[in-house]
Amino acid sequence: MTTFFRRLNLLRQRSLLSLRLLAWVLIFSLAFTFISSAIQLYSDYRKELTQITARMQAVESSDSSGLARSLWALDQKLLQIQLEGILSLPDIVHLRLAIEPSSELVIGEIPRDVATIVHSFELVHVEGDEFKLGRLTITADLARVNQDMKRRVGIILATQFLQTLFISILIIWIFRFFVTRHLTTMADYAREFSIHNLKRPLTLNRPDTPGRRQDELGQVTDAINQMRERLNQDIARQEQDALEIQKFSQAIEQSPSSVIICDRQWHIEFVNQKFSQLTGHSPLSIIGKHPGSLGSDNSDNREAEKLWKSIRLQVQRVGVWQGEVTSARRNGERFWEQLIVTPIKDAKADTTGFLILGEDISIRKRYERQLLRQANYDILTGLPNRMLALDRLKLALAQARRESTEVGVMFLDLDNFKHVNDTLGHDAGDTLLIEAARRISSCLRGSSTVARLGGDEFLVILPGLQSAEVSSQVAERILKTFSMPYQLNSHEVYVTTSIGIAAFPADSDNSGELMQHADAAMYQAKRKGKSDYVHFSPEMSEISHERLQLESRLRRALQQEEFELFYQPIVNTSNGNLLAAEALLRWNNPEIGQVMPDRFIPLAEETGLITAIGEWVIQQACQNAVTWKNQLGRDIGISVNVSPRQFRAAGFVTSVMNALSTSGLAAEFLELEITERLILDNSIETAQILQELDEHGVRLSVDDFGTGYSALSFLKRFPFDTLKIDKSFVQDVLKDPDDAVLVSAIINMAHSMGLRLIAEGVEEEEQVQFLQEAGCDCAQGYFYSRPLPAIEFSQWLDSYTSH
Ligand SMILES: Nc1nc2c(ncn2[C@@H]2O[C@@H]3COP(=O)(O)O[C@H]4[C@@H](O)[C@H](n5cnc6c(=O)[nH]c(N)nc65)O[C@@H]4COP(=O)(O)O[C@H]3[C@H]2O)c(=O)[nH]1
Repeated sequence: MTTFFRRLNLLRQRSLLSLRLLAWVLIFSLAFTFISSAIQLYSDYRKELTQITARMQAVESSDSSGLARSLWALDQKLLQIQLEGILSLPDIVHLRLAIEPSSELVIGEIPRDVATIVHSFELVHVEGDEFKLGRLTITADLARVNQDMKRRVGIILATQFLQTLFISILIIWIFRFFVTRHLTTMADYAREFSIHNLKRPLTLNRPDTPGRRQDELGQVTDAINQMRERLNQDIARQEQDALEIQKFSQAIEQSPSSVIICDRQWHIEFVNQKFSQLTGHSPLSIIGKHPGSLGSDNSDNREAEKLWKSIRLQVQRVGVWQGEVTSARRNGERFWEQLIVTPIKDAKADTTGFLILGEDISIRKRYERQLLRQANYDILTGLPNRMLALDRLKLALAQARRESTEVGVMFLDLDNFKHVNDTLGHDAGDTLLIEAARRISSCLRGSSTVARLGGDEFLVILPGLQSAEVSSQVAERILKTFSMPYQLNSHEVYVTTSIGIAAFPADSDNSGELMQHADAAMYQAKRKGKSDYVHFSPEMSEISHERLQLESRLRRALQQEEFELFYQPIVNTSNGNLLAAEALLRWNNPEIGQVMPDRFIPLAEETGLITAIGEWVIQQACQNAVTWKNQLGRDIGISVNVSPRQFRAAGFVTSVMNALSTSGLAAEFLELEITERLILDNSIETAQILQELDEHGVRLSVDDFGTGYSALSFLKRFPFDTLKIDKSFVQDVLKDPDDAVLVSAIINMAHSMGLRLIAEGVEEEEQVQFLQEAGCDCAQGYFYSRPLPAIEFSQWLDSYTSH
């Protein structure tokens, strides 16, 4: 029962429209029926009344003359009959005959509470004259008419009600079948409609015909489905937009640049992670603040205000502001930042906010400052470099011209710097340069400038001098400070300097020329025997010019194939058998003739040309070794000198390996001669290169042993195969007993370390005998052969091996 009522209630709720409709249809139908029935009934009623009235008028016209005659004749009986005849007419219930002069005859009864119609007329007898005999009043009652009317009303009401009810139910059923049930479906669909079931379209439970598609329900269904489609599209677009927004927001969040987004009033709305990392400000603590107020204390508030005012103006006018500013972190630390400020515009190009992108450029700024410093100052000594020195010299000259004073320009070069650098290593070389710079500076007064021009060259500018004498005094003071020993790597080393002096205006009024002159004078000082100073004189230009010429010729020498290798044999001391040959470089210049290595190798080292030249030497030597192998029918080793700069140049090991593979010479027949000085720098880099060469099977020898500071035990750390005793010891072994003892000791110790020994500069047979007795393995020197060009060496090989 409960279920039934629930269902009924549901039905009532769901059929609310139908019920209301039914009620309204009923009300309207009934009202209409009633009104139309009432009109009809009223019209019938009027018709009935008219009929009654007509009947009474018919009585008047048909019976009035008969009644008048009966009255004239005083025929009461007939009168009675006539009246009863009238009374028998339908609806006539009462007759009243008033007879002249005062009698009355009444027939019938007037019913109470019933509506009546009364009709009366005169009874006149005409016989010549008119005699008025009486008046008949006829009363008809409306009871029958009313009764009839009531019955008809009942019938009409009943039939109309039933008819209306039936039609209403029919209409409602039709309405429900064709409309409301579909509306219910739509309502259910709309109720269940959500973004999760947007895929299901609305379908009505009716045949899908073109006609139906165009009716109102079809149009509403279509509209709902279109709406669903649009929603689907909007949601898809929204999802896409959301994805993109997410992507953009992630990109901003993870951007390597700091990002600030401000509203139109420049109040911070958003900052990304990078900003927080960079400044230490948490997003919450700065939202709503002005970007210019972050981290600026009272002192720089005004500055920040000024800056942000100009940023605002420029962004308004130009649309972007870009610049480098110093910003402050939360802890007050300042840093350099590159800012780009742009407005954020909406689709209508109205500014909705501002975007501030920042990048920490502190490192770049530091680097720029460093570059600026490097551009003007020497990093090692902190002294002005060549560029700044030249500027200062020009200023000093300008000042001297104005004040008619003199300027002294001094060129200084450390006499044995290269040797110290090679023997004690770069670190010691650097310490020496720093100390030398300090010593030179200590000899000068405030207005003077000391600059490092590069390497071990220094320039001193003495402005505002009254006489050239002052330059000499300063030079003497400098030489004196250089007479003190330097403490380098626990070695006490004496390093002197050579000074060249040029003066303005006596020697030149041009800064470049003055420097050249001072340079030339310095070379002269070196020639004089070092640790001295020399004033420039015009003939010195020549010498300096020559050096420059030599350098420019050397630069072209390799390309013009002016180099040639000479070879000197290395033989077994005990049996005189040929073991190897040492390649010695010669430079045959068409203008200046043959140049010996001692003259051009240092220059090639200085200029860096040694790398390319040395590479050529190794290639050439390897190729010749292969030629001799073919000539002799057995392998012959080849020794090649390697200078320190060449050895340390990038790719040296590769170039050696290339020379071997190109020529086809086995690595064990190539021996690289490295000066003892090179390994004394004790650098990891040198050790690594030696190790690599050894791993490739290349033999390594220490050249000129005894000229450096190394102890034999020091060599243990390196993979050397051979030790070459310098010719200065060998040449004196017969004359100087100390040298003889030293050479014997070197031989013994080297043997105990597993090293092979070669004595250089052997010129006499006695020396050979000494070396044989001392147990020296090999010897090399004029005694066997002078260094020979390749062809002659080949001939020498033939003659030497045949006897
Ligand atoms: N007094 C005397 N001298 C003798 C005797 N036997 C050989 N010599 C000379 O002693 C030098 C030996 O070469 P070094 O000590 O490696 O000394 C070489 C070497 O350090 C360097 N050098 C030569 N060729 C090259 C090269 O291709 N590369 C490099 N980096 N340096 C080279 O130039 C230096 C001088 O070479 P050179 O003038 O050819 O001089 C050679 C040679 O001619 C002798 O019995 N008595």
